[in-house]
Amino acid sequence: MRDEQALRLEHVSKAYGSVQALDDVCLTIHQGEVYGLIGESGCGKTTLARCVMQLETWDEGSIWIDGQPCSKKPNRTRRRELAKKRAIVFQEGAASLDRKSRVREVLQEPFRITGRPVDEARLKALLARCRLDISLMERSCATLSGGQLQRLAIARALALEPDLLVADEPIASLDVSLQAQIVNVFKDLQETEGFALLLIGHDLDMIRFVADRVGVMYGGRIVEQARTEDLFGDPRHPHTKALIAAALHVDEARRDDFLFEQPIEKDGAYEEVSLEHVVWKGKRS
Ligand SMILES: Nc1ncnc2c1ncn2[C@@H]1O[C@H](COP(=O)(O)OP(=O)(O)OP(=O)(O)O)[C@@H](O)[C@H]1O
Repeated sequence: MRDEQALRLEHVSKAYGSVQALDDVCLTIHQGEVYGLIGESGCGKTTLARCVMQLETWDEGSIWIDGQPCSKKPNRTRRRELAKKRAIVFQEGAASLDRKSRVREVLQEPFRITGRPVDEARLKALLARCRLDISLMERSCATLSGGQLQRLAIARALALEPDLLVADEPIASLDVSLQAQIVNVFKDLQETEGFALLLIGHDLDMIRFVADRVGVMYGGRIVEQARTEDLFGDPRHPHTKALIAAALHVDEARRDDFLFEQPIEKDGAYEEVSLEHVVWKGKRS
């Protein structure tokens, strides 16, 4: 039976030398829920995604996928089992595809890795759902555009009908014209397939459009989380306000509306944070 929690992190910490990339992170994503994770560059979002995918070990705390505990060092059998339950799409999804492969081979790969028989009907349906023409099935990846490759990366991730999809900045590397297309593909697929989605992004418009709940990371911690409409409508934490302010491109006169009603607490001390500290990679001029 499926656990009602697709993903649970309890007090997860991870350091790279003196850098505390994750600091006591607690997070639950329910089945079928879209959880948006936002935060400035370097706050730990990708590290969190990599720990959830067990591409990285963590120092302390526990992670559960679909109610089952994840070991920090899973054996091969366990990796295979978990590969059926969760999948990831990276920012450079296109870069993770072998350009010499045919589209069919890319889509079959997850079946090969997990030892499942290939579901041809699923492959065709996925291509269509990702708005890729069925005629592309026999084409070499080298002949596809960036947007088509990113949609193929999404199709590959969903080939095994995972319960949990982690998408780490899935639109950041694309032209603005393609970003909306890909976001719509995500939203359609999530609504019809019902997988839980951990969606990491700098683009607050995308997160606001797709996510049910949003978490804000700062310095390796989740400093605020709330339902999407509440977080954007009534942000509480100064850092959330700073992020939203940066996204709104507020002018000097309006910055006071958003920032520094209270200083941010970190390591027991209070720290001033200004808009200049917010690195906004997804900014569109
Ligand atoms: N392999 C690594 N070795 C050393 N430090 C690392 C490593 N990976 C990440 N870090 C550091 O850990 C912190 C968190 O990095 P992470 O990539 O998780 O942030 P992020 O929020 O995903 O950033 P971005 O939005 O720029 O992708 C950063 O200070 C980063 O420099």
